[in-house]
Amino acid sequence: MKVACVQMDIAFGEPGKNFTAIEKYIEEAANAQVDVIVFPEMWNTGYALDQLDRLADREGSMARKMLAHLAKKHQVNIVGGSVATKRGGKFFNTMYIVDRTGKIVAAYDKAHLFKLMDEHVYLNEGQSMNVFEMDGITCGGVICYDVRFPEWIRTHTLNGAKIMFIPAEWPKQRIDHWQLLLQARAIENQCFIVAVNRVGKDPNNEFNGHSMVIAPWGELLISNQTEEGILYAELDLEEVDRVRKTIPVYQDRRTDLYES
Ligand SMILES: O=C(O)CCC(=O)C(=O)O
Repeated sequence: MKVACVQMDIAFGEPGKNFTAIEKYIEEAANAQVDVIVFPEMWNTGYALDQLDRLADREGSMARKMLAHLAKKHQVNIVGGSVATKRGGKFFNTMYIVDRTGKIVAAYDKAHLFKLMDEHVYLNEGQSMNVFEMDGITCGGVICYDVRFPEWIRTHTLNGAKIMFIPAEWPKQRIDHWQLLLQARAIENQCFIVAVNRVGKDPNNEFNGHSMVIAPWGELLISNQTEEGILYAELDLEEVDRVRKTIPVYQDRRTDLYES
C-alpha cells in the first residue's frame, strides 16, 4: 500500500484557502499513483476555536462533498485528517474516511479533548472508536492527543486494525513526545502507524511537521521532515503478521490481571 502524507500548512481561520490547498494536494498525490492520501488535524479552520460558530463545517457537508468528489475522480482512498464540524448545535473535531468510489466509510469525532489548547471549552468529545476497511485491510483512526492513551489505540488494534492513521496539529515544543509515543504505539501494538502533522504557525503555536510512518517492528519509514510537502511511503502489510508471529504479544496478554 502506497501512502501519501500531506504535511501542509493551514491558513488560520480561512477554510476557503484550506479547501483550495487540499484540492491541489489531492491532485498531486493522485498523480503519484498512491493508494491513500492522509491529511493533518483541523485542516479547515486550524485552532480558531473561538470562531467556530462562523467557521465550522455545518454537518461536515463541505468536507464530505469535496473529499468524496475527489476520491471518486482519482479513485483513491482519503483519510481526511480532521475538520471542525457543527452538528446539532455542537462542535466536533471530526475525521472522515472516503474510499475509492467516493463513499464515506467512517466518521470519527476526537475522543480525548486537549485542555492545554482549550478544546474542552469549545468542542464535544466523540463517543465511539474508529475501525474501518480500506482495500480489504482493517484500519483504525484517532486524532492527535488520542495518541497519549495507549488503551485507546489498543482498543482499535484488538478490533483488528493493522494500520493506525493519526492526523495531528502537534506543537513543536513537544515534538519529542510525538515521536516517542508514536514509535511506542507501533511497537507495542505491532501495527503500522501513519501519522501526519502540520507545519507553520498559528497565533499560539509553531508546528514543525515530523510526520511519521512507522512499521510494526518500529522502523521509521518517514520521520524528521520539517518542510511543507507530500511525503511518500510504501507499507508491506504482511509485516504485521510476521511481527505478531515472532513476538506474540496479543496471545501473551494477561487479561486475568488487566482489562485492555
Ligand atoms: O498532546 C500533546 O502534546 C499535543 C496534543 C494536541 O496538540 C492536540 O490534541 O491537538
